[in-house]
Amino acid sequence: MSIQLQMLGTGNAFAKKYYNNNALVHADDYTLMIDCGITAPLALHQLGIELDTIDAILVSHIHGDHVGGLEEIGFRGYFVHQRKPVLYIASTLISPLWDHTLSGGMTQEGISSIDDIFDVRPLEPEQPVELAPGLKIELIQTPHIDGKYSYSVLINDHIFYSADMKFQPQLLEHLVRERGVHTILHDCQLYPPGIVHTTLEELLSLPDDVCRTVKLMHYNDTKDDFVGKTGEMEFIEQHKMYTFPE
Ligand SMILES: O=c1ccn([C@@H]2O[C@@H]3COP(=O)(O)O[C@H]3[C@H]2O)c(=O)[nH]1
Ligand SMILES: [Zn+2]
Ligand SMILES: [Zn+2]
Repeated sequence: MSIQLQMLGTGNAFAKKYYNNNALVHADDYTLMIDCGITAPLALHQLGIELDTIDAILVSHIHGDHVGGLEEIGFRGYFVHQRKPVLYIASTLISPLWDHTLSGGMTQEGISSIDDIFDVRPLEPEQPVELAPGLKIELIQTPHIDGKYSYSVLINDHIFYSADMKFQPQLLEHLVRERGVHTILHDCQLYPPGIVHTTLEELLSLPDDVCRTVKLMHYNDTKDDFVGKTGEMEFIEQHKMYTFPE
């Protein structure tokens, strides 16, 4: 079974030429949205994608470009569709997401918990879960902001979706050489230093067999200045549909 991937956006948190780096992953007739940033509802609208065609949302970490669209999606589910969106999320992120991000705007008569809005499905890292036939995901905790939880996603054992993370060359080598990963979708900060992200320079330093699996996402508005300067790595384009083999 192949996986189709369409990036709602490929921009970094401050990009204005690209929507937030959020993804739609299709397996057979199931669609998972990875992250739902501030611009995600608008990107879905621009692409003519209806909310009821999305079967679940997965949250990698709590930053606006990854969860800033959840209030709108949640309220539309509650007040318009009378349907709770399915939310896959690491158990460590559930309280911070509600207590520090969503409750301010969403708490009111009848709404006092994340469970009033979402059908929350807690996940644990390193524990694979089959969401639907042909779509298995496994959270891998990765470093992003010191003291805050953040997770990358392994899809069907073969596609690694970094979300936001600092450079972890040993992990990337292990995934390609030991776990059989053939595609790495990686955040890419075009300019050093990569304090909380991985830089293009760091990704170019990977061994060839690892580097050639990497596709670049979560990039600055100046991406076009770097086309042709990324070695064997390709930039993922937003809205384009990609098919990755099993
Ligand atoms: O310690 C910090 C925390 C945050 N930031 C910036 O805020 C952004 C939040 O979204 P992001 O994770 O996609 O990217 C982050 C960076 O651009 C930073 O530079 N250093
Ligand atoms: Zn981000
Ligand atoms: Zn982030």
